[in-house]
Amino acid sequence: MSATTDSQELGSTLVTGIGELVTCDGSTPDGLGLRHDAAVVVEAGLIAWVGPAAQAPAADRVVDVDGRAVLPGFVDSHAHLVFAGDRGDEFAARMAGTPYDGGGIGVSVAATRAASDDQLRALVAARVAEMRAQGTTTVEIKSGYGLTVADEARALRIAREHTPETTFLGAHVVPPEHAGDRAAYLELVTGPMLAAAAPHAKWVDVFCEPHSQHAFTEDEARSVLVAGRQAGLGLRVHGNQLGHGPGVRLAVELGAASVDHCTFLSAADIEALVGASDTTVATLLPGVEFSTRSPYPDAAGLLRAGVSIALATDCNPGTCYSSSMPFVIALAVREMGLTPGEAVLAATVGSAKSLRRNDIGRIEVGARADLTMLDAPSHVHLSYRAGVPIARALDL
Ligand SMILES: N=CN[C@@H](CCC(=O)O)C(=O)O
Ligand SMILES: [Zn+2]
Repeated sequence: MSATTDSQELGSTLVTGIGELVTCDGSTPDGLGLRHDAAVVVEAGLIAWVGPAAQAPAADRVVDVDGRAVLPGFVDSHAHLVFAGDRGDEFAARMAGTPYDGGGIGVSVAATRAASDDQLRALVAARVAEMRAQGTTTVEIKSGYGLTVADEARALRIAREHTPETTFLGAHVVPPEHAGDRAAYLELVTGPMLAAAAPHAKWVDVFCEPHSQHAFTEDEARSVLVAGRQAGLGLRVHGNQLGHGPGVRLAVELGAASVDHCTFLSAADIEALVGASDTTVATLLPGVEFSTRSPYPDAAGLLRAGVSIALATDCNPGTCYSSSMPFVIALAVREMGLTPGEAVLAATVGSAKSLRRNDIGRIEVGARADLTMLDAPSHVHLSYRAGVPIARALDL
């Protein structure tokens, strides 16, 4: 979703006048690698130089950001953007006390199947643009509202137009036409649907949730993940969202790159995540707790224990129709105990780790030139000025 094509024709660009450069390069004990009065040179879509503005080399073009803060573009590592229809009524009912159980996913599946390719393509493009306008430069996009061979492949083809981080989520829920025969649906998902999806996907994901009759049990989820791995896909898991359950355990057992939600964690889950911190990231989605009125997980406690964490939006029509990483960062600070700096790290380098990427989420020589600028002097303002649109991706 980066806009670097034009810049590659422009030669080098010097971004200077940076009041606070948040490199997230690990060069300071807090990991933030803050630099003041800094400059960055960008060339051919990559970061070519980072240092004090006074020592910056000459470049073909100069962009002076006038004392603003510059960060790595946000990495939104969990989003369901390929859908049609609206579930505002479901949200309103939830705020009046109706609990979330995943049943509304079927409403989005019906609307998505009914949409034309052009309609779906336009909806996804608008959501990606909305993200970029709020500072996100990499997004992971899942299928999961098609749930037929053709509709899942279509969703992934459209997602691929925006990102290499595409995820096959045929095991989102059992669709209505298979309600009486879960085994047949699982055969479809792990057979022909996976075969049609795999050429367009980097990842496979599953909604492993014993507290929803629509989602998948531990054994069912394992069969989906193992089949995905055999097809060459990396593993991601929706786990521990609606209550305690096997999602985290399964993700760690199979070496998944990420287990997402982690709203309800036992001591054993945390221990497993600590042991797997090089491999499996706990991706926290506080917009979901906000939109489902659920308890927030203790992100600060997870960090202290030694768990690798990430933050993402989970932008979707059911549990969080927000595309805003700044909103997520503000929630993580206010409700989950992270410092403003820890939240920025989780939304950049932490999310990049959950996608097994080291070329994004940090500002250092050789990384992608994905920069986000704040209309503010410091990253603290992302949570301090919650709800104010201060972040935007830089078009260099
Ligand atoms: N939990 C499963 N999937 C989505 C919600 C999908 C929906 O309700 O449409 C999530 O991550 O929360
Ligand atoms: Zn999700």
